[in-house]
Amino acid sequence: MKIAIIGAGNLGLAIAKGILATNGATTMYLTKRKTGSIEKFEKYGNVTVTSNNREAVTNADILIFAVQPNQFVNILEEVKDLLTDKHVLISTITGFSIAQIEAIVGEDQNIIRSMPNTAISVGKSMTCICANERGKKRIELALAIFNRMGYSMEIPESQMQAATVICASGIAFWMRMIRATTQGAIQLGFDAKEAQELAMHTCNGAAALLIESGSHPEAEIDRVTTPQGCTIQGLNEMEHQGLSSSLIQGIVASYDKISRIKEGNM
Ligand SMILES: NC(=O)C1=CN([C@@H]2O[C@H](COP(=O)(O)OP(=O)(O)OC[C@H]3O[C@@H](n4cnc5c(N)ncnc54)[C@H](OP(=O)(O)O)[C@@H]3O)[C@@H](O)[C@H]2O)C=CC1
Ligand SMILES: O=C(O)[C@@H]1CCC=N1
Repeated sequence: MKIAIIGAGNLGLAIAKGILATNGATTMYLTKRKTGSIEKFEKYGNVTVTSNNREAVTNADILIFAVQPNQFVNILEEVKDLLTDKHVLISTITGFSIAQIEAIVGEDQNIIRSMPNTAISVGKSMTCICANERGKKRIELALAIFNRMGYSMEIPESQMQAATVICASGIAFWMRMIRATTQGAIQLGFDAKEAQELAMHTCNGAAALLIESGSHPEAEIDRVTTPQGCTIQGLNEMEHQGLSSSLIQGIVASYDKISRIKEGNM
């Protein structure tokens, strides 16, 4: 596959690393205006780093756009005359609808919206995807690309905003929980490095238990909570302090913020 990543910033580079680690591209173009920080990627023989978006679009089939929302319109205007049926446009731009993309490049383009997260760089992204009418015949291709770098799911476009919060912002939410657990472990006597190892591997194990067993979180909690034991004591105290409630409220606040950004009412 010939892939161009237009906007090789935080997310674009995470995607590039994930694709390179799985040998997912025959050639790859990485673009940004100031290329100095990413020139090292040319050490991979099949990668070209450039600030020329038109060159990247001409030489690639799969175009992954990972720029900030306010940069996206100008870039689509800059390259739209180069687009052909070979191109699949994959937008990761938060809050930018398929209809808005079609309004610039036309409905006759293969357009896919995708919401990965930065764990894509280590092959562990939860990525949600939807497509326009024309792009639906390419959705299997997009799912295959993102399945190489984690787990992907096709969803209706109406759920993309919620998926942004749960999957993309979710990385930050889970990081903070791992960090808080680490701080607790330090207070209980572990040094900082050991404490983080305990926290992150326990988190990894909890997720793997659910993924591999298919069980419900409360069923797994029941297996850990000895009657009158320390786990239920700690868990109930966390709930008295509002653990579940604060997480749910944070998720809804994040969702509402995207709505305000979309309305231009920051
Ligand atoms: N970060 C995340 O975890 C996630 C982000 N997203 C979405 O992905 C998008 C990118 O986010 P993020 O990676 O954090 O943002 P960054 O600001 O890190 O990356 C954007 C990149 O675009 C480049 N850029 C700007 N203008 C152009 C241009 N004209 N041509 C080519 N490249 C350009 C910038 O480099 P330069 O200034 O040198 O041109 C920069 O490296 C956003 O829309 C965000 O909502 C979605 C899911 C997760
Ligand atoms: O924080 C943000 O707005 C972007 C979208 C999801 C992740 N980063």
